[in-house]
Amino acid sequence: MNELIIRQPDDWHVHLRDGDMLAVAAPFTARQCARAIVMPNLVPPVARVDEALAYRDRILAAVPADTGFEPLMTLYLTEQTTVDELARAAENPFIHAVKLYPAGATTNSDRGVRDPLAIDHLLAELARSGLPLLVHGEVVDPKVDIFDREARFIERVLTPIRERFPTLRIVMEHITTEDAATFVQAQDGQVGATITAHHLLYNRNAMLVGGIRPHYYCLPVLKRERHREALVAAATSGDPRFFMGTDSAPHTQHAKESACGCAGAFTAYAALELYAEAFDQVGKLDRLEAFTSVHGPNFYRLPLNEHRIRLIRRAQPVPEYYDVGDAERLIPLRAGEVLNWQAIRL
Ligand SMILES: NC(=O)N[C@@H](CC(=O)O)C(=O)O
Ligand SMILES: [Zn+2]
Ligand SMILES: [Zn+2]
Repeated sequence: MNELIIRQPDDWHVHLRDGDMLAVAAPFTARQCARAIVMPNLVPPVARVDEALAYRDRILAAVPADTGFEPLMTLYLTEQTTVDELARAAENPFIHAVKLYPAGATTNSDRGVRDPLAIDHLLAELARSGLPLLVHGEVVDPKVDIFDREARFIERVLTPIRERFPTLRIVMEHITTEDAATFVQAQDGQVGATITAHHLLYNRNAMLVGGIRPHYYCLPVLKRERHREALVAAATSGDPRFFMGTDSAPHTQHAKESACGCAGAFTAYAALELYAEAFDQVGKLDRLEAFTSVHGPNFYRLPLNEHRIRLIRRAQPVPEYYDVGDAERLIPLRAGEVLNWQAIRL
């Protein structure tokens, strides 16, 4: 297959940032995606409804108006979050989910929750309202190896939360292991999961063989090949619990190429091209549209998009960088290499 036309996708997990970076990153997402679940891990975090609405306005001002792009806002759960605020969020048409970051688990998570098993009053409110809980699913216990943090989170945190709140709707974000794929497959329709393009395309060798490659460093960290294969099998299976979420997470070149580099890969410039490549590698392009454009809206109870995108098998070079403001650069994943597909909005 050298060409296909699919419904326009949505990105169910993206970091658009703020300020100069927002101006660079948001138009890429808006060009390909009709909607996106926008992560709230700004500094300070987007923790209240009024903050989310103000951020939404900044996003709309940063994207070309003719894209019709719709940012779907989320709130960052902190230890100060109140039940009342979550009830207000559930009633607000612009807020679509609440994000749980275990404190210290990832970029800008220090205002997150230290003990996710100690916020039952908040989870009970989400279960009541039906507002989905999105989770960064890694434990932060220093004794747990970084490659095992997702698997331990499922046992120690997610399983007890599921038992306590069986009607709570949960999205396990950016899953990276066979353990997570198997867990999600065993749940009912209350649980979904996003999978990034980079976790479908790469294992940890891409980050560590022949030199340390900081642009492949993200959290949860890339795993061994067995896990990548399990993610590809889940994404291409047609199972409605799995959907597209790029976790495109732009940082400046300085922040990435450093003695202590930030976690996050910038993929939004070619999200669909990268997913198409991953599905094509296993001969499953016929399953791409369901994953990118159908399962997510169904989980979030939103209508399917009506615009279409044409994907053509055509080599295109990836820029070395994008300018951010006057003095900084953003290095895309695969900078200076080639994409095998091209996406054109119809
Ligand atoms: N995925 C990442 O490696 N980084 C994300 C945070 C996150 O999604 O965990 C970021 O905000 O940079
Ligand atoms: Zn995360
Ligand atoms: Zn993320």
